[in-house]
Amino acid sequence: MSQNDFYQVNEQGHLTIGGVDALDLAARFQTPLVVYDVANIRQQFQSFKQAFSQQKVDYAISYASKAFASIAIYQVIDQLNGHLDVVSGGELYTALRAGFPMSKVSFHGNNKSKSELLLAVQNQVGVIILDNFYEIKLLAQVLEDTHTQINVMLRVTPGVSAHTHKYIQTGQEDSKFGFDVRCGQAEEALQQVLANKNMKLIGVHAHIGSQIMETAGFKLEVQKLMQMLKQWDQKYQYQASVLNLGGGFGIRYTDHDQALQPETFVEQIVQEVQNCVQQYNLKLPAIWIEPGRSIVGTAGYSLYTAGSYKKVPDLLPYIAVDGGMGDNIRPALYQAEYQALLARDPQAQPTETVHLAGRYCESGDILIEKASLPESYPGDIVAILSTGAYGYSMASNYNRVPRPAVVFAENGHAQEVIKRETYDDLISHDCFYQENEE
Ligand SMILES: Cc1ncc(COP(=O)(O)O)c(C=O)c1O
Ligand SMILES: N[C@@H](CCCC[NH3+])C(=O)O
Repeated sequence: MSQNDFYQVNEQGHLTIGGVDALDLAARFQTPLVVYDVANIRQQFQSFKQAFSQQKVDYAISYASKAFASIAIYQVIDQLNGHLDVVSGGELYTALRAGFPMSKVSFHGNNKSKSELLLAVQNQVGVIILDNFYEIKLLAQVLEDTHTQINVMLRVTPGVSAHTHKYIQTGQEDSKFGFDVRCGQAEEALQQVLANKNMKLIGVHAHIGSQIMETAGFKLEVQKLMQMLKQWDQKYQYQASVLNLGGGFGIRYTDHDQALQPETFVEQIVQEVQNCVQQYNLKLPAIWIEPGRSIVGTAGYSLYTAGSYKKVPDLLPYIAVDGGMGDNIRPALYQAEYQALLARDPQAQPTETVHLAGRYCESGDILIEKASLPESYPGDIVAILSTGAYGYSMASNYNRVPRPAVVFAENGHAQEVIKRETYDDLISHDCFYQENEE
């Protein structure tokens, strides 16, 4: 087997994923298909872990499961002794059904409902990350009604703008998430939580954005949070046990991306926290991070079958595949860029530039504009790399197209972990309309 650092190839020259030939995967499970190389997931997670262990600090790595949520991935994260970040009753329920230890679950969200909070409280999740004043009231009510106590953190917006697409920036002041620090809302939230005997404030949280390719934003985030904590120490004698810095660590989607290693992010973040702790004379908190994309992104591959080919003189041809924006909305939503190859010969030299189009009734459903591909034919299996994060998890049934199956491949074995939807699944929640006759 030969490999470059982006994908692996077997003796037949075919793409392999987790040691399984991608052509066999496509034949066995049909396309469109999402395949994860599970060893890659484990390796990414371990890299973060090792980096923290080397720094000799107390830490937790909480997988942000919005990137890809399923029972199987929750099992893998549990095997790796990870924590889990969930953002909805649905993700929380999936974690429960996966048998994930609730004490390691962080519950996020900018508009958690009372019933979601109740589910979290009844199952004693590790921490609820409070996002707004309305939620403080709701949770206070739930805790009072159930005579329960729970750990909380405050999510704050420290006023840091990450250099990334504006739809995936979150740490700036003008954001729907969290308590603003500068205008005093974070401090007001602190007072409310400290006054509530049922809430145990274990620390603070911030998340500055996603797909971040440099460390400067994280360092600034640390500085701003630690300045805030210094004031809270002086004014309220409050010291945080946990500093949760969120996720956002960028990955490589194409050969043009220069992604930093997990070690680099971790080293620089820990260093900055240690500097601030010394400067402000605070105790060193445990450092938590919430990587999502960087755990599952590069491990994921989307396999499609090429179909129609359209060529107008003087314009680039369109090659359409059997999936598209329904299983990967990111190109349409964020102009996200990806790289494609032919599974039968990933190393073949590209000979043409084409638009790789999806099958959905939307002109914007182009998976890759100006993709460089070798000559291809209908029936060829096209693989798009690095689709493991925010692909399947953001999938829809637009045009009533069933969502693809998801397969985990590891050590030469492949196993379906989410079944392909059927047409019957699609109509399973439909009801016939009973017209009322006056
Ligand atoms: C609070 C929070 N934590 C973690 C993440 C995960 O981000 P990423 O997948 O970029 O690591 C997100 C999403 O951006 C988030 O909103
Ligand atoms: N869905 C986004 C990331 C959102 C992160 C959630 N806070 C993406 O695909 O890049």
